[in-house]
Amino acid sequence: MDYEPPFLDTYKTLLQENTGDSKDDFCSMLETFELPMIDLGRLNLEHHEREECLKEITETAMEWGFFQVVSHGISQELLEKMHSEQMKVFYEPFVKKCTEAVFGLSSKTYRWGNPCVTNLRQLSWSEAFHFSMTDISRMEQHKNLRECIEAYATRVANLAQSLAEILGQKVNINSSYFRENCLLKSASIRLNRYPTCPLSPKVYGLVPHSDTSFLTIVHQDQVGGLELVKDGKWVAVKPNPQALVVNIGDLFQALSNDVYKSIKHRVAAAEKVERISTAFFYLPSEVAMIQSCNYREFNLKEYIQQNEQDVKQTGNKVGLSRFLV
Ligand SMILES: O=C(O)CCC(=O)C(=O)O
Ligand SMILES: [Fe+2]
Repeated sequence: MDYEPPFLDTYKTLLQENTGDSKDDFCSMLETFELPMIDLGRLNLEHHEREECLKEITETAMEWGFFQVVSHGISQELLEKMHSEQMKVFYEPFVKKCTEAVFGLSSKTYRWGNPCVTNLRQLSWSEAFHFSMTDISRMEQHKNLRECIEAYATRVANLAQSLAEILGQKVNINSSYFRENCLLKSASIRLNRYPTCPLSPKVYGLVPHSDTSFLTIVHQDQVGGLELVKDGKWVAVKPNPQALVVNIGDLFQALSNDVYKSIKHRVAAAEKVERISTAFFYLPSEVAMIQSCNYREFNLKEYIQQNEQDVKQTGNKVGLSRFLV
């Protein structure tokens, strides 16, 4: 298994120090929910059906910050192809994944575990490739992966735009805002792999976080592990590989003046079977302004810089509260 990152060796001391330390709200034994499911096929039906669907989208986004969709326009074949291309790249030898030469891109593209953790709660038992769509267009190797990501991202971006326009309309954001500011090249995509973890209830697959995006669209396999905060409590999401999971990100929370909320979520470490997911981040250009009453005007570039600085200084992303007026 030369593809597996050396989690046990690297985090040995941390793991030994924390043995038997089972935290109260840690990942095991949560209530499992089926996320509200929205059939987007109804958007193409006659007036009444369409109106009902629009209402469901906005109301569910307001109540949950998360929902799942079917009839989303991305074929099962493409979803499966994406999954298999993703496996191929994760099954490359670990040393190869770690070197820049894999994609000829920045060394930041590949992440595994966390570079600086002082306790188990900060550790993500997962590996990921994070590409901006601009990176993808410069990727010279891995032609199949590149073509697959481009086909997938193009379709998911269209879906994200339609959803953003629907959600935006409810909060008086003109649909031209998204069309002008969220071009495909501003988006990014993260391929996630959660290797099996012998200490699964004590370690996260992905630590709790909110997404920076306007919207995030995730495809997950059948394994499960995604968890989110609902009414102040962590709940587990029942996986549905036919559906795509949509969630509101920080930027939409700001743009909508907190009508839609960017909900904290995390992934439980995989206990017996590895898990794969693909996250598409619908983002504006770095300089597009986010204007609202509750937050001072800012753009993505400032937001990322502030978050990076906060993570360095405090260990955590402080997020939107930094920008409250
Ligand atoms: O793997 C998942 O289901 C979620 C991934 C996620 O939250 C992310 O990549 O930001
Ligand atoms: Fe996320």
